[in-house]
Amino acid sequence: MKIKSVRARVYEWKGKTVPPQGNFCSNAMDLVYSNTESMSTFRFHSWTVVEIETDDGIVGLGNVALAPRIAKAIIDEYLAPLVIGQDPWDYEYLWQRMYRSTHAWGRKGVTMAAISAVDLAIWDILGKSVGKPVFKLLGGRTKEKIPCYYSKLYRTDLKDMQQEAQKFLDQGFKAFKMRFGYGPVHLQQGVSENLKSVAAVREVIGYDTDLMLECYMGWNLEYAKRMLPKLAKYEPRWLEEPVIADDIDGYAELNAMNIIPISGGEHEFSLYGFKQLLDKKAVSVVQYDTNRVGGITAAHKINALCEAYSVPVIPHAGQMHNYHLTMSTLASPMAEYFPIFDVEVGNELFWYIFDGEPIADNGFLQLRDDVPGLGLSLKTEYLQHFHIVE
Ligand SMILES: O=C(O)[C@H](O)[C@H](O)[C@@H](O)CO
Ligand SMILES: [Mg+2]
Repeated sequence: MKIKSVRARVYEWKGKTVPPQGNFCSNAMDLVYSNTESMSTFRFHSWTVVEIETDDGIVGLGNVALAPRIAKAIIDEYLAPLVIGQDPWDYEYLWQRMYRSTHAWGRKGVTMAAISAVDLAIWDILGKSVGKPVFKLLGGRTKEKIPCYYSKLYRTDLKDMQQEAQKFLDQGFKAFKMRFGYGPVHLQQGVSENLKSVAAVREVIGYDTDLMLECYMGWNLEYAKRMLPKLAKYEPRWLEEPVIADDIDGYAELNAMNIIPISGGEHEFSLYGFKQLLDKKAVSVVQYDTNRVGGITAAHKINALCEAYSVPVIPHAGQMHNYHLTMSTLASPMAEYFPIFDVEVGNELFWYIFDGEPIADNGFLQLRDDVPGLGLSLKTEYLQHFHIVE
């Protein structure tokens, strides 16, 4: 079997979008002076879809959500020529070809995300060519079903947040992630607002459920150090990305305080990036995203590393490319789950592009044994709402 063609297209959402509300999530731009664009750094309204076809007619699907037009250009210009004519079973060789030939300017960020998309499509081909789901090629089923946590609860009116939490508690979710709206620039009033929001959500979900707290890199070390003791009484399972992804020593310092486990990794890349996080004990929960970190070839290795370091992997974003990794390793106890909503932040856009994504049932997800590959296909229902860049 040989790879015949690689097609990368960008799906740009042009349909109705829910406008961002107030301080719906702290983020790295909050700290920048005279910033009016904070929320725009936070919306992911287009997606790159990669289709790789083999000479025997199998089509593998991959995707990447970071800087989609740039990712497409990298795939078209640099990656496609490296894999065309090659045997997809030589996936490690192909991965190294892509990684090493772009090394001078790639390594992390959008290049690694582009490599991830090609690698995902290759693994989809492998599964389809032997009639097995990808998780069966990685270690198989380690769980009857995958526990997942509800991930939304952006900072809005507290009553609305409580209603949202109640609705999904009633649907059987046993774990929730909420977002902070405020950070250092909002001074003491922001501290109170942040604490009030956690108290409001805990009031609804009680203490027999997990609660995760997301900062999305919108805090700094000093602020995070002040917040940790104040948040402890709400018993969060973790505090996510309190500082920017490059401040690994900051993560390590916060994690060493041992007040709340610190999580991170959705903005980290490659096996080497995660080795560094683990060596420094910077995170207590690893959150790579397979469509950023280097695809399944890289994520599978990171799972092994995390197993050896006894640090759980709970990938960023859920979605099929991550669920196969979670299913196939004991290092990963749970998945994130972006619920189906109108298009807002963009976390939900996946539902509008792909069919096959499992829907949570009573707080669990199931992967089928009889669906080969990653189990996704392209949806046609919403096509008229997308501008497609060929
Ligand atoms: O962990 C997450 O789910 C991410 O940080 C989200 O993609 C981001 O949108 C923050 O809500
Ligand atoms: Mg996050």
